[in-house]
Amino acid sequence: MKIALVGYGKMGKIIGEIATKRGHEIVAQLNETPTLENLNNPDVAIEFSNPEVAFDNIKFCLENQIPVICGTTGWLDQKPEIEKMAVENNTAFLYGSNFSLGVNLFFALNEKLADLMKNFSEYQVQLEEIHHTQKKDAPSGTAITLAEGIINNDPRFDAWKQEETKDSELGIFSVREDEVPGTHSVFYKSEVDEIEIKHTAFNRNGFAVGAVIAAEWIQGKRGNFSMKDVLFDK
Ligand SMILES: NC(=O)C1=CN([C@@H]2O[C@H](COP(=O)(O)OP(=O)(O)OC[C@H]3O[C@@H](n4cnc5c(N)ncnc54)[C@H](OP(=O)(O)O)[C@@H]3O)[C@@H](O)[C@H]2O)C=CC1
Ligand SMILES: O=C(O)C1=N[C@H](C(=O)O)C[C@H](O)C1
Repeated sequence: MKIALVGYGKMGKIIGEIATKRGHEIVAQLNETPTLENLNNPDVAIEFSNPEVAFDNIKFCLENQIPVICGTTGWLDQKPEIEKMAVENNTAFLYGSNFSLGVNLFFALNEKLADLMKNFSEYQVQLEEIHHTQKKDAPSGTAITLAEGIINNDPRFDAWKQEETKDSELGIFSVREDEVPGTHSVFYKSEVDEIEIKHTAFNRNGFAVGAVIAAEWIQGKRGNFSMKDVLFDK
């Protein structure tokens, strides 16, 4: 498979190494706006750039019928527009706030726990995410997915908010520390005890492997997808 890496920073470089080891050809390594010339006719584009440029990069690829795997976080208010473009252009789009297998299992666990806890109002729920100091967006995309998993399963909540919260809002606390690749926790705290579920990434390899597996999976597909489709819909 011919892969264009749109965004060749910390993630793009690791994805390139893993894709090459799995027998794929890297035809572009871009830290600039994609064009037909610099994309070099790929089968798929893997987009890990930054929140300011992701929308335009994805739009260009989809308009040229290049399927896109996107891991860039912090631009999601524009996702419905992108999903419409994927359908209109008869191509494929897959967004994952986190591509690691461990976090996708953690998402499923979080949803089941939220469903279990919904009738126990003595427990206050909070989320925390810890990332490296170079991260541009807060809260993390993964924390937003976790919050959505709770909101969809516990009728006490209708929105998430950073830090201070009102009753029906779920609080997300963001911490920035040195070189932390990504740590996410969900806390249920009562007067007498606390339940905590936590995922800790030791490095970025899990994210990168998941993105390459998603790129392999999306070949020949049309429409909009998520990692749930890749990992759990056999
Ligand atoms: N979904 C997931 O599993 C994961 C998602 N992420 C997300 O992926 C994104 C990238 O993370 P990371 O690799 O750590 O960030 P980096 O800052 O290391 O890399 C981003 C790269 O994008 C480049 N860039 C700048 N402008 C453009 C443009 N117009 N088109 C293409 N590339 C451009 C930057 O180049 P330059 O430095 O020259 O500006 C930089 O090399 C973030 O949003 C992060 O949150 C990260 C890890 C996992
Ligand atoms: O910026 C990062 O590094 C990461 N971003 C993603 C996010 O915002 O959730 C995924 C991972 O936690 C690393």
